[in-house]
Amino acid sequence: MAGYGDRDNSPPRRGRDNDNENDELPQPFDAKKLAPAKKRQRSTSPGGDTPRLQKRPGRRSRITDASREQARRAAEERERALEQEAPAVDPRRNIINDVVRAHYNAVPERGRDWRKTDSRIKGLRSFNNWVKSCIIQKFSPDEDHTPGALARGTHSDKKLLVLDIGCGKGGDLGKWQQAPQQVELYVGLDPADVSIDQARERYRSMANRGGHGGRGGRGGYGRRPQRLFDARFHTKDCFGETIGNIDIIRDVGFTQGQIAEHRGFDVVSMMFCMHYAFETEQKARQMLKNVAGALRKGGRFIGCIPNSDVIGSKVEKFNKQLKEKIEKKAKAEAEDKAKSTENPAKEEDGAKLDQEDGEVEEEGEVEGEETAQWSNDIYRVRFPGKTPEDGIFRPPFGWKYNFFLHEAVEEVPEYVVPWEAFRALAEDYNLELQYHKSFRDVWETEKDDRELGPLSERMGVRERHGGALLVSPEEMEAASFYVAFCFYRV
Ligand SMILES: C[S@@+](CC[C@H](N)C(=O)[O-])C[C@H]1O[C@@H](n2cnc3c(N)ncnc32)[C@H](O)[C@@H]1O
Repeated sequence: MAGYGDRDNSPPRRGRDNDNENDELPQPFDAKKLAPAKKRQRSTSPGGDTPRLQKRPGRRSRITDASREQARRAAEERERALEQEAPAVDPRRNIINDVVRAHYNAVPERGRDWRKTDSRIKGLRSFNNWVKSCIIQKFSPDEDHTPGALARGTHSDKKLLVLDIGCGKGGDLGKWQQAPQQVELYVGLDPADVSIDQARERYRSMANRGGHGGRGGRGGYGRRPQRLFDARFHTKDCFGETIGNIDIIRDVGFTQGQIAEHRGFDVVSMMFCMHYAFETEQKARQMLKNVAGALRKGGRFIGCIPNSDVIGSKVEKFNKQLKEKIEKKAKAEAEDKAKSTENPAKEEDGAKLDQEDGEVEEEGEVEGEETAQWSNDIYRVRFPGKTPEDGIFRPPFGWKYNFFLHEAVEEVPEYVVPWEAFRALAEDYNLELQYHKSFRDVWETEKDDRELGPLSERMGVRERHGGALLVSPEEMEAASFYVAFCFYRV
């Protein structure tokens, strides 16, 4: 059984003699000892004693109790209607899932050294990792977390329960070990079984090194990594089905629709993976049901997805150019026709010439076969079908494109996540938007932060002492394809 208590899924066990607070080996998570969710208080900065400026939705939340209940009922009704509309098993959906799973299973794990030195997109890798760290650093701590409590040895701080949906090969394990508030339990879910095995292995080797991550004791964050948390990994499609039947998720607390004051996870993270859910409304709703069901009230839903504003404006530009091209061609053809009516003999000669060259266009050939695409040296986006002329994706589901990223993603089908539609849908599941920024803007606003700025240097995003950016313009263009977000479960 792959669930809570499953030996194979559990961290290395501590011996009785080792059982002291300073030991950095993971403590097995015990759901029975879970404290109920605490009331929210003012938040503080992860790095110092100054209060965090970010205001989190609490009593100020735009979503009132009445509208929350109304949204829940509306969501339930819509889910029921969708269930009746859709066939019980959609074979097409499973084919897409298989393609995505097979792709991620096949991506080789080349190791940290290769990623940091030989990779042609090492600047982009570092930059993406830095943005993910920023989001984890900014939004993972509870509002009443006291920075430095652990360092001061008070240990009074509550520890975090983290759910990483689409965890892949466990690339964020080290980032969670460096979170400002210590993590007690990390649960990683992903449908790619090979990736899950690699994530488990990565965790094991962290534990075997005494919980020190891969950076020889001190993390890239400049401080000593915290004690390694307990971690569980499961192979799971989190968009096509409920995650409420996984033992560890149930043990932490999962609600099916109704709002309950359960313990739940403090953070659900979905890095670079939510766009696979926007294939259908049913999947997008199932994904949000899983996120909201797993989160406690006041919990945070963090992640990053492709930027629909960028996609929309590229698509609009492409369609405008295509329209101009078609109009220009139609005009030229009309002019030719007019000329040939004036002088029929000339046209016959011309047609003959074209036929000899094999260049005569078939009658009825449509120019509009061209579809939207753009690229640079390291990434490419290609829509296989027609796209909206104004770049606004309606209805908001099923807008498939193929994404290619040098060394990382080979033409995998992804789906546009139209931002406003997603934000509105999230409200149906009591998830209120707190933060939404393009990766470029995250850089602009955080690069001089007293913790995140130096972190960018240690992570290889820029040279030391505020030096040059180590991300090429092509890599920055590819990074700008993404936005980071944070929602609060209200
Ligand atoms: C680009 S990788 C990101 C991995 C990891 N979050 C990271 O940031 O390194 C996208 C991940 O989404 C996962 N994924 C795709 N469909 C999924 C689904 N239905 N449920 C959960 N994860 C899914 C893939 O298997 C893959 O591991």
